[in-house]
Amino acid sequence: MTLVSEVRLRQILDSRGNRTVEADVRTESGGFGRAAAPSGASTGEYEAIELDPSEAIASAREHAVPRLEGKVFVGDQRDVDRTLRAADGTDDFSEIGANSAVAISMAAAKAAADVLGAPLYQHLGGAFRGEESPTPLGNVVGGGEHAADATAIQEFLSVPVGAPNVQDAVFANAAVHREVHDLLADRDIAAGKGDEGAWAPSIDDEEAFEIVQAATDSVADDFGFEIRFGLDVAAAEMYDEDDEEYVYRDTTRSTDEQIEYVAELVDEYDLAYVEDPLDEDDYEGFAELTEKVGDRTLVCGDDLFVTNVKRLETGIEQGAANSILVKPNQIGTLSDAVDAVELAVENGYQPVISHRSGETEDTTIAHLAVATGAPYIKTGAVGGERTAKLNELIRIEQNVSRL
Ligand SMILES: C=C(OP(=O)(O)O)C(=O)O
Ligand SMILES: [Mg+2]
Repeated sequence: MTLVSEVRLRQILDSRGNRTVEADVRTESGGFGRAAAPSGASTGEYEAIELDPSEAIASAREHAVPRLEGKVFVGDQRDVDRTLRAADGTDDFSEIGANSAVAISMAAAKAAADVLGAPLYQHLGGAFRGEESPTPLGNVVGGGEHAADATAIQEFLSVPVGAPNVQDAVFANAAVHREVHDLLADRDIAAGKGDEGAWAPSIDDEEAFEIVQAATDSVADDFGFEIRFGLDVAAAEMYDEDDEEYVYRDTTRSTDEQIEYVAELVDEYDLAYVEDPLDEDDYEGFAELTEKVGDRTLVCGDDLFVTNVKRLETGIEQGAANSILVKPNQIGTLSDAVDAVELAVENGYQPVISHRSGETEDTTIAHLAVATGAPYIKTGAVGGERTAKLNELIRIEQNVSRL
């Protein structure tokens, strides 16, 4: 094993044009890893804290870097991450910033993989990982916090459940994205793109359902395998706490009505996946919906769980959801993210590894998904910062199958 010899931090741009933290980690034996923090727009209230990048960098340089350089073995990821937590000294990384923490954590993992001469997924997951690729969930239409004047539901996601391999799945999602554009054009609906590259037309959710259904059906016919679709409702963003109702474009729904509405959508559109259908504090509502439809769709907690094992434990006790979204920057380190995946799997919850709406070219989550054997990854359908991860999955698949 080799010690961390140097940690360098800098500000770079993310896909929204905002500044974010990038970390370089070098080892005494000459290993090198580089990683950058992503950033959310529809962030959960209970996420680890992202600081202004310049503050995060200054604080990490003062508190974390001296504890790592010359002191921690780079291949001991748990020790790297424990050291980051100890240097921070808070529960939510509010001292050094989850953006500094996650960039260093991921860069250290890459440096360790470099030292080993192994791909990152193998360093993180072990010699026997790589046979299974995750199914990509591709965002094709969206609004909410990711685009102004578009759908109320944040994400309509293509789910190529029948794809024989990850390459066909990735190509199918891109084809659905293209088909959605053509169907919008047929209706004379102009559409720009939201933060994740999904089309962001000024239409109501009902019309979006029609279009996405038609697009997935048509591409499924062309590709010859089943493509379903799913949603990230991001309901915490539409929940009005004072009036205790969910606010859509032209209507509002009480919690009971919201549960009924989402359950009806699951059956009407045979949805494969529903993320954050209820507010981030509503474990009970999640449990009720899971009871109703959890046998036929994934009910996934993103803002509900925020990749936090304590919140996931509460969910497991109450039967809330049957799936968890895993975003390393929501919790701050790779070790914490892997803990969340393992607890989920032990309890029959399906982990979905995920990007953020603000991304970089970093591909760590593609490797994390393969390393943990996660059945799904959510990382967009098009756009350079999204295809960076999707293309990496294609390369990993080819590497493993020696095509
Ligand atoms: C990826 C998402 O968006 P953000 O990064 O804005 O939280 C999400 O809500 O799942
Ligand atoms: Mg979400």
